[in-house]
Amino acid sequence: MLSKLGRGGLRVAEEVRAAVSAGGAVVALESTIFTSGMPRPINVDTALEAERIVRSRGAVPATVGMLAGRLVVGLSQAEIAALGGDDYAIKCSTRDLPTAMARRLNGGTTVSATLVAARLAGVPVFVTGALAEHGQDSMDVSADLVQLGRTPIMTVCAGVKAFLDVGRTLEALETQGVGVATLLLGDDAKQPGKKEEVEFPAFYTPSSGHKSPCTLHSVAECARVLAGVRSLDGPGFLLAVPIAREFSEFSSTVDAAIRDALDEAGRLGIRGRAITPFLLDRIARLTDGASLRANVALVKRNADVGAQIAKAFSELQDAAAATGKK
Ligand SMILES: O=c1[nH]cc([C@@H]2O[C@H](COP(=O)(O)O)[C@@H](O)[C@H]2O)c(=O)[nH]1
Repeated sequence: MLSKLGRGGLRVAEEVRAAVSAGGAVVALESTIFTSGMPRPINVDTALEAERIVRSRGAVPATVGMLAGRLVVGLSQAEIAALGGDDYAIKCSTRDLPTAMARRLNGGTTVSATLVAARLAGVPVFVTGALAEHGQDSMDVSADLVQLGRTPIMTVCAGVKAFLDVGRTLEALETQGVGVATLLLGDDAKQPGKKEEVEFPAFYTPSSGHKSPCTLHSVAECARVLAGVRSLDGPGFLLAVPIAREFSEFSSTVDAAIRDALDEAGRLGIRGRAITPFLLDRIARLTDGASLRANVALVKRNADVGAQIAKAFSELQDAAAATGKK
């Protein structure tokens, strides 16, 4: 696998390489979220904190990014800090990988580009904030959705950003063969009748008006699903972890800010790769920073859940190997 990118194209940190080959718990993390999704210095603080949370669960973090044209799986803390402070770092989606390599650029990798890298390095779990989506009346279908269909990895996120069309996004994922589920943990899992009624979350809010195709109720169940994803070696799986209940007041008031930000983007003609960073920034201003606090909290929560799944998956593989030897 690794040789596909040639000697110079990919760098996998030694710790990550060793954990992957030992079947240990490893979690990939993206970098666009801290190169263009959050202001400084909270961007780097959040990235480093997510890594710390992954480690606290006994898993190895593998933050992915583009450094001088090399796709790195397992940036060092100093490299995360440098990339998060780099004014010239590009937003690197799958399509940008070859040109960024040829031009030896630095970049934050999006969900789609991080999935490409995680697959090359053999990492089975990937954590992000929220997924990009499908446009309402345009062909603006994020590469995130297509790459999920090509990569047998479990992506843990807080659902789909509520900026565009959640329903079309779910349809596009179905077309790509991507399994989609919402994970209910703790008090949420215990609610009577919840099983049938669970909505797919939409980033800042636990509900989107669209029913979740499936509901999972424990980390162990997620690990068993991941085992199926890996053995089929086909499309990936999207696991949504709803934003924590402590943000429910914010969740119920954020819609107006999203609408205003979208209107402003429309008036200013902002499109393509610039739109997500623009909207995140505008919504944070319109909510006096509440959306940023929510974003930071959900990234940390996703890192925590993703690390637990990676750990449970690794233990499942060990148990299967031990049974196979008997
Ligand atoms: O809350 C966030 N969601 C998503 C992103 C990033 O935006 C990318 C999608 O960009 P676009 O909408 O241009 O496809 C995602 O892959 C992810 O890296 C982000 O920074 N912050």
